[in-house]
Amino acid sequence: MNFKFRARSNPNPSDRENKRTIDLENGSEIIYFPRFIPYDDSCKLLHYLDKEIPWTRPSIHVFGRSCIQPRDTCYVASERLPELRYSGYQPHAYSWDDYPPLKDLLAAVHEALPGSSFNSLLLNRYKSGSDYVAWHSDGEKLYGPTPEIASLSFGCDREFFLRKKPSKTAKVQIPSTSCVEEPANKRLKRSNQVDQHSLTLKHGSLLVMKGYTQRDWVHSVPKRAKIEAVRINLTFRRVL
Ligand SMILES: O=C(O)CCC(=O)C(=O)O
Ligand SMILES: [Fe+2]
Repeated sequence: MNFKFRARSNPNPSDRENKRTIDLENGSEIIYFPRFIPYDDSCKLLHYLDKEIPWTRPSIHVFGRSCIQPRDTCYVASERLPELRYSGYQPHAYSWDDYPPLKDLLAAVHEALPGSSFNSLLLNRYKSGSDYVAWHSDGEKLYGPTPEIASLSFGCDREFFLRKKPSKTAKVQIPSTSCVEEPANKRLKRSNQVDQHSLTLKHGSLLVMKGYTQRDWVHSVPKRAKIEAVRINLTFRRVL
């Protein structure tokens, strides 16, 4: 694809500053920039990513069961990093050089988050509201104890839920990435207000999870029966 466009973050300072910080306490925090990438650039990126990324829908294993991951995925990483493996699946690592707009996005995210230095990117494509990501945390050892994860969204709005992990004594196991759909709404209603948060992730938005968010919280993007449109999400991570 002849793609001359250069991805860039929003040049309008008031849009960049219009961010929301949620202190999840005990060293966990999320930051949400609703208009991180300008609207027209976000539309071009959505089209580019939809057409050019080599999407796959792999089989994964959770609690001894094999199932098809309920969304498309792709992985891009710098050379010679330890390999990512989750739920029994080891994705092939594509090169940043093959996808110049992803390099531009990486630079834009680095500029917005001083001190960050991401070297890998997990991409997700939700073809419609039947695709989802179940409750999980991204606490793989190769990201270290306090990974910063920067998540860009393009396409239709989807809800993002966060829920505090049960205390260790509760002995409830939550997989790193699950294919078992849980009734996210019901779970949220039962738990304490401060132990749950929800955000609508918008076209061109950036969400950052920091500190102990992966250790102490789980997150999900639940199914939405009425949604027919595509959403693409990019999560930048640092493999140590
Ligand atoms: O699609 C999203 O917003 C979340 C994706 C996610 O949690 C992940 O890739 O680990
Ligand atoms: Fe995640």
